[in-house]
Amino acid sequence: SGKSRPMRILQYVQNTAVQGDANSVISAVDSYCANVEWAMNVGDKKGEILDAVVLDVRPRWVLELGTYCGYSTMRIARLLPPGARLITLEMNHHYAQVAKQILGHAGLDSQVDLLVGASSALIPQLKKKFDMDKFDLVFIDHWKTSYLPDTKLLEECDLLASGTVLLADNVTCPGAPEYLHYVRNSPRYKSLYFPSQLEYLRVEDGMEKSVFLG
Ligand SMILES: O=C(NC/C=C/[C@H]1O[C@@H](n2cnc3c(NCCO)ncnc32)[C@H](O)[C@@H]1O)c1cc(-c2ccc(F)cc2)cc(O)c1O
Ligand SMILES: [Mg+2]
Repeated sequence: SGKSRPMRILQYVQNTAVQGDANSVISAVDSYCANVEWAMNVGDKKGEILDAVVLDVRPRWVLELGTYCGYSTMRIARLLPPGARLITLEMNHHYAQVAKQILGHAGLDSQVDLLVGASSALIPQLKKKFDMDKFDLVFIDHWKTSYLPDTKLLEECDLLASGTVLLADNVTCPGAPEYLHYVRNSPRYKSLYFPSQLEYLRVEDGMEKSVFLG
């Protein structure tokens, strides 16, 4: 039942996770996707790397590119210090609607602003819309061919400060070769690879952490 995979994930969360308990919602998504049907969430293994980066950065302003079902949105939001904000961009209305309901079930919607639209159109509006200046952390997990153009757009919009951390999912599988070449060769980034595994599978993947040097 459930017309789409995100809808089936939402139904499973609503039927099994504890309302208001973000960790139980995260575990429910992971058990559904590990045992019933695979989905492109960052997952529990790479999710631990994401958690560690969020705790290390203690960000006031976070941007996520590609919400999908809101799994990584929850992982980030549950670890934010009070007063911090997570802005997540999702171009697919149906996915955004599902993510809103999953975030609501987890009780995390107060820390999160989910915007529906393409990152290329929304990124230039963020400073004015949120009266903010720079992001402290950007989690990149949308179309892999969009990683590089959107990183350049963030630079052009003056949304990166010296010390801003970019964390990119899937730099090995499916891969983001142009992005990797850019952050690993540009003098404006200090980049480091975190090896891991593709969500719910025994396949190599990893995340790239790149610090903008200004
Ligand atoms: O393709 C993957 N992710 C894409 C995410 C897309 C989500 O982000 C949204 N989105 C895309 N571009 C934009 C955009 N801007 C861009 C256009 O302006 N602006 C806003 N939202 C955007 C989509 O609507 C989706 O919600 C992936 C694949 C595998 C995979 C690995 C192995 C396999 F065999 C198969 C698959 C594993 C992973 O972890 C993966 O993340
Ligand atoms: Mg991914």
